[in-house]
Amino acid sequence: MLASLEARYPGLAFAWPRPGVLEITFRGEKLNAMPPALHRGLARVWRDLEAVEGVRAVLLRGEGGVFSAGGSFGLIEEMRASHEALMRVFWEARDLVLGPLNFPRPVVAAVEKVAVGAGLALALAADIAVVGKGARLLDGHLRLGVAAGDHAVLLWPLLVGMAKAKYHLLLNEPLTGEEAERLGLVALAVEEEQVYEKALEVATRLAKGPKEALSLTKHALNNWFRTFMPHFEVSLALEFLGFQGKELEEGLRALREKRKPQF
Ligand SMILES: C/C=C/C(=O)SCCNC(=O)CCNC(=O)[C@H](O)C(C)(C)COP(=O)(O)OP(=O)(O)OC[C@H]1O[C@@H](n2cnc3c(N)ncnc32)[C@H](O)[C@@H]1OP(=O)(O)O
Repeated sequence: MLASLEARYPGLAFAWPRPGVLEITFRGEKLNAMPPALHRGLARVWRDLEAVEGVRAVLLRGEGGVFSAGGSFGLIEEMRASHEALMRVFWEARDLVLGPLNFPRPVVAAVEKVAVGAGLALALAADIAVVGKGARLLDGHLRLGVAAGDHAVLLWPLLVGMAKAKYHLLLNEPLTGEEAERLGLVALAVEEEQVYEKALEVATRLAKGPKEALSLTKHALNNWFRTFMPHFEVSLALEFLGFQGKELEEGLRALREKRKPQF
């Protein structure tokens, strides 16, 4: 079963590090940025996981301890090239957040170093994120010249309050893992070299918990997010308008040239 999932989803590897804990390791480009096939896989895999026997918790990690710098430059170029691609990635971006949120078993993310853009969306959509104290967490969209949409407008105000959400999103201000824990954006920040062990410990505890009661508790807690779902989809649409806009051209060029954008 896992081998067929690996064949179906390039860039994803599956393992059972403990009974009941399904580990998904994803491998992308530099800083684990997500090329189109990986972005699609991380959005779609959740439906197939429901058919895998014995999953009691999912542990999600990026290869090499880097979680992810978000959508790859190639993915963004693809979105710029046609409305068809833009719409396809729009639905993927929605499922990248809703997949882990709606998955019936608890999901734990292990973020050692970097979570930006869609990478941060994925980490925050997990039920429990364990991050390195020095990890760099950044929404990142405004630097690119598009609106901070996807997960951020749904999750940040609920997790850290509107004032801090506006400060970090409007100024595109990064957070360390330690700051993110203090603000309540993530559950746990530990030393970088302890992130995986801690995340595995949390996932193992969850896998030993009462399966049905945990699932119902997750469902009930996520009703909070579901209340805000219309905002999420509208914000995602506003973000995606920018992927074919003028400001993105400068944002993308500046990123590639490693300089500050001049908007
Ligand atoms: C639907 C999708 C939505 C989205 O996810 S939109 C958001 C897309 N992601 C971004 O905008 C993030 C872009 N990257 C960054 O802002 C920075 O990077 C970081 C803050 C993540 C890290 O900064 P630093 O430590 O200074 O590293 P570095 O020199 O900028 O990057 C190291 C290497 O990684 C490559 N890289 C970084 N991000 C991406 C990416 N998103 N796609 C492809 N490659 C990427 C660079 O080019 C470079 O490569 P080389 O070593 O060859 O110079």
